[in-house]
Amino acid sequence: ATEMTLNPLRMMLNEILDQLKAKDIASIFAEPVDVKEVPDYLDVIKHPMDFSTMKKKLNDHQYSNFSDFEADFHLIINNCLMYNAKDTIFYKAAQKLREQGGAILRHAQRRVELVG
Ligand SMILES: CCOC(=O)c1ccc2c(c1)NC(=O)[C@@H](C)N2
Repeated sequence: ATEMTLNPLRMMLNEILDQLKAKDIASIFAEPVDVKEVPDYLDVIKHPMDFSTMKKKLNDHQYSNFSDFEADFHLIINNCLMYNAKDTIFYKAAQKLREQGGAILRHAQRRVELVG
């Protein structure tokens, strides 16, 4: 498949992205927030991010290291915590994804270091 590449970092980041996406069971982080549904979203959130955009960046070789990849994951979380009120399903889902994703990224960081 085209997914298999000679670049071990890109292979690993693809695996990690799949693990993170699997935690988003409601798929609320899967695609860009629909501005037709949420008209003021871009007034509040200056740097939208979602998993499909991360996948595109990954395949376009836009992540040259682990921390750039990790920064976009935290952007997804922080945008959601900023835009949504604390008592919303969205806010709570972001807190949960931050915990679950944090564990995945901590384990991955060590593996990426091994790849060198
Ligand atoms: C069909 C209506 O969809 C939404 O209103 C909506 C859909 C997805 C969303 C979102 C809103 N807000 C967010 O902050 C991110 C996490 N995801």
